[in-house]
Amino acid sequence: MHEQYENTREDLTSDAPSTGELDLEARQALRRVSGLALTELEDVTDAEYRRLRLERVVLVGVWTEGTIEDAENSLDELAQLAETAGSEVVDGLIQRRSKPDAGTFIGSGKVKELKDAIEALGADTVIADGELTPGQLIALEKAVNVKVIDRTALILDIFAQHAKSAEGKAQVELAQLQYLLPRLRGWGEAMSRQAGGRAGSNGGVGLRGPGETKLETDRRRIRAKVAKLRRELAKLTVTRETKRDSRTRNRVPGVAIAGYTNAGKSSLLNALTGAGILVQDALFATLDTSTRRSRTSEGREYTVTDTVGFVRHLPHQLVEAFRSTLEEVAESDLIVHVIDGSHPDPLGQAEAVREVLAEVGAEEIPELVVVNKLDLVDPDTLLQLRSDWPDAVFVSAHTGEGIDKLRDAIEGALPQPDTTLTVCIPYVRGDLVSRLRSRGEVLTTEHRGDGTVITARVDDALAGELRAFVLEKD
Ligand SMILES: Nc1nc2c(ncn2[C@@H]2O[C@H](COP(=O)(O)OP(=O)(O)OP(=O)(O)O)[C@@H](O)[C@H]2O)c(=O)[nH]1
Ligand SMILES: [Mg+2]
Repeated sequence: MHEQYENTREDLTSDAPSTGELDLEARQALRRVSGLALTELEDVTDAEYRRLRLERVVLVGVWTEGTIEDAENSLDELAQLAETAGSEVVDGLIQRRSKPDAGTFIGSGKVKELKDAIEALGADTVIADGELTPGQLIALEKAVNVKVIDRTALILDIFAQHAKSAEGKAQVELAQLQYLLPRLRGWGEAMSRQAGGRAGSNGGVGLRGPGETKLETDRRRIRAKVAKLRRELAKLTVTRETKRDSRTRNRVPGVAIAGYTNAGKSSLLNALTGAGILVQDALFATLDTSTRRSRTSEGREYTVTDTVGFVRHLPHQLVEAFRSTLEEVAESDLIVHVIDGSHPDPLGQAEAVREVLAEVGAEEIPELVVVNKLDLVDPDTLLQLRSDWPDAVFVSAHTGEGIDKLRDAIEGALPQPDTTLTVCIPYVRGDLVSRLRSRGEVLTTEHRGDGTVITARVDDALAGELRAFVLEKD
């Protein structure tokens, strides 16, 4: 397992072959087959059943605050999420209410409208824009007589389809099981009605309560599985921390690319470093972080890490499960916050990103705002964006516009080596000379009889390593 983790998570060679295309093909072939790995929970067929049939869906949202545009943006995003999960969206309804209905999420009039739409369009699933209580899910399901899932379940489903590394898969599975646990009963009931009594089928005839025994068994198995996943993840976290420690020891500054999903984070990493990361017009194309090395114009090394995208109402189970991945962001020296300039609500997206950053303890890290997709932005919008983010760098990962400026801005924002010293390094220590070149900023070099005399700017750690060879220090 560790080997797989090593290969997929951290490919630090910048000239690694591009696996993007393969990824895409493999992913599409697996579409709607991969996902919730319940191999050890074969009896939880309800969850499997539910997951595999999300074909023709009707979306439904409750508009409680903000403008109608906000409500529409949210439903548009839900439609994109549904399509990313492989569904066909056939209709979308929004209801204006002061708060969601406690019983069925939407009010009874809207339920009727929804039912009519489902029948007229031959839909088989409703996706509600929010996180519904288990009770609301069951009640709405009963009222409209097709499966009802919520935004949280949908996002979990996408993550399950996209997870590739051992760690990513374990993280998603943990989040899914935690979501599933309080909802088991409801699903069992709904499925027994829809699937002709599957859920209760292993209860003894007339003796045990319908599905009750099975429900208890399922719960126990899920809890055991959750505990097992936690242990596995803890091990993987140790592996990651060991790696991170070795990177910290080498004091290579780290840049994390963060931002809303589909903002163009992977495209930017590719544009900056020539990496072949998968880029897709889909939400959550990237779930595994990948790190590439780069160099400043002075030859100093730094790493750039692409990260999982954020979304409004990112399920808290996922934030929790992905905490160790997200903590990589919190340990970086600089966050490049990518914003999609062509999106109707970039400010709202940026706010959602900052919320997640704060949740993982990354709010203190210096942030460089980058507005991407400049090629799609009209002049009026550009003016607005420039006034919203006066300090941002404006780029297009597609045309390459602004990428050089971005590289300069990143270099400028990296922690600077602040000690200037002159050392004489004996010729047998070629290793120290190359270290100086990659981690410090070499100002002058001179060859003498007893070694190479170098004047350079270095950080404290490197200054410490060179202590024995110092001729002069300011
Ligand atoms: N027109 C235009 N499209 C862009 C630009 N940058 C990225 N895109 C497109 O935006 C979509 C998302 O790009 P990605 O790089 O996959 O975005 P991401 O932020 O990594 O997305 P996730 O990993 O899914 O969160 C793709 O269809 C890209 O081709 C740009 O500068 N201009
Ligand atoms: Mg990506």
